[in-house]
Amino acid sequence: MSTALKQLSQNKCFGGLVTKYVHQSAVLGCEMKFQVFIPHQQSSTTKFPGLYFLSGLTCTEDNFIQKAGAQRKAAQLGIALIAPDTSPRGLNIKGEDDSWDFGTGAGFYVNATESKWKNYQMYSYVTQELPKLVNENLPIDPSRISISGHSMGGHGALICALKNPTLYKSVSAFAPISNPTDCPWGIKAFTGYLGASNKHLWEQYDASILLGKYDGPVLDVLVEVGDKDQWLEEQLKVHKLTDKKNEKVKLEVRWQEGYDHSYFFIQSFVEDHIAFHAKHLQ
Ligand SMILES: N[C@@H](CCC(=O)N[C@@H](CSC=O)C(=O)NCC(=O)O)C(=O)O
Repeated sequence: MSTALKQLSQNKCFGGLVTKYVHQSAVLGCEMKFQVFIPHQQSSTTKFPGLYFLSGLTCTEDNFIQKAGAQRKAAQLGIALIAPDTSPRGLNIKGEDDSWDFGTGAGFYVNATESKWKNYQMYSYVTQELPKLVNENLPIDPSRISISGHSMGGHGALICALKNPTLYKSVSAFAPISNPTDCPWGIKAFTGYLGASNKHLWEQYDASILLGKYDGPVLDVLVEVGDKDQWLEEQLKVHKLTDKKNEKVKLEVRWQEGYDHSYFFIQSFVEDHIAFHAKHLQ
């Protein structure tokens, strides 16, 4: 392992290892932490397929790895998990900690163009800088990568896959923000990071718009939503995905009766998502 990565903690889990790392991000201009689960390695040359998981508003690198319960199935199916943080931190930008849905913990997986937020380059971080670092230092096969996420991170996972047709083998999302150009969370974030008037750029980060235009190899997309999700109508607008028809996108939306937006919902279905990605990664 290069000196670029510093290990902060390590715990054995289902025969494998959960490790938290910190590194200096050139793209974001600050230190960033991420969590990785590596299943039990039979030999030092074994490389695992990797599933990136992008978390939602207010989350850090810890929420998914500590609360989703994904490691048991990942260990069983031999899949590595990589969970990044959700924004740059500690940059001392005026107002960065003023609200929970913008700034710290709310990077929205876009590359900001507004000068005040120029360090907020989470799209480049999760699609380029972090995978390069992971591939160079950890036993992960760069040719077998998939992506998933929750809420803001569900939006992130969908746009990363739809904008990079050959990078990921499959994509899934829990309760994704599906049409950020037309919901309060998305409008606030895109106005702040991309500028109020730059609607053409906003569209390049909107999953429902990208889904309609996607023209890469056939992409399998699994979306999980609870019908008691408190953010469903105002923020998520999942129907905007199903409204779009594109023969290149095989979209399955599973509606789950009685489930809300929480990690209890994610826990309940995360094993199905790991199995879905395993099918595409083997
Ligand atoms: N602080 C907010 C609630 C924030 C919240 O619900 N965050 C979700 C993601 S929402 C969309 O991106 C989350 O994953 N929280 C972390 C967790 O561990 O549950 C409020 O007060 O309403």
